[in-house]
Amino acid sequence: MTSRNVSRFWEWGKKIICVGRNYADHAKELNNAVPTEPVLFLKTPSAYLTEGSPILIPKYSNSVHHEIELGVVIGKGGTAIPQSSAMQHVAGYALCLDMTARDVQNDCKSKGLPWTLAKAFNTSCPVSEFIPKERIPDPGNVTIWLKVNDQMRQNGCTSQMIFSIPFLISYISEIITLEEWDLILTGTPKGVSAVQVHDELHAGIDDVVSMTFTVGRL
Ligand SMILES: O=C(O)/C=C/C(=O)CC(=O)C(=O)O
Ligand SMILES: [Mg+2]
Repeated sequence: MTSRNVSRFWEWGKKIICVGRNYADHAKELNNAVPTEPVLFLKTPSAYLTEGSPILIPKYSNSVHHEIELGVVIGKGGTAIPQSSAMQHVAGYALCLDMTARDVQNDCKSKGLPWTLAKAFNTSCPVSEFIPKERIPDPGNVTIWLKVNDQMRQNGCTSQMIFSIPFLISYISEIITLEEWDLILTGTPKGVSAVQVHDELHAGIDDVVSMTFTVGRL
């Protein structure tokens, strides 16, 4: 790692690489087949949002969904990283929201168009504080949860992931060179639903970290 402060990884943010349909229960709730290879898409660094600022629903959407996800922060870059050494490339983790304009995504899917408008809008990637890797010794077995206005909406264990974190790092780095400060969103468990203006989203990873965001509109 360079001497820049990893705890503010979003300030140096490079790519945000997202994995979709990585939990069978979520793939099924949206009537998608369970994938046999990871589904990848990207967000840009302008999607980053930290606590204290609101998630902004874009003007062109009437149905933005929450997707709670474990984020993996890359500490050491690489290309074609073997699974066996993949975890050595991890600096730590962050709890993340993959905010998704579901109505726009459905429209893109029906037209065979890319998901950029649905997934990569400004504020579409709220993140928690940085979590050093030592604080999550087994990232493949933690609970991620999300409440909207105090009601539990998502509560899943990362053990339900179809593709593990070492597999994803290896798979992605074969296609896209990973750099330090890149962030990988590892997919969401079931329970996604639309948010409304003034909603409060409160989320956590076990007792490791929690975060709160409110919702506004552009
Ligand atoms: O295929 C769909 O209808 C939706 C897929 C997603 O939004 C995938 C994810 O972002 C995810 O599973 O986390
Ligand atoms: Mg997602």
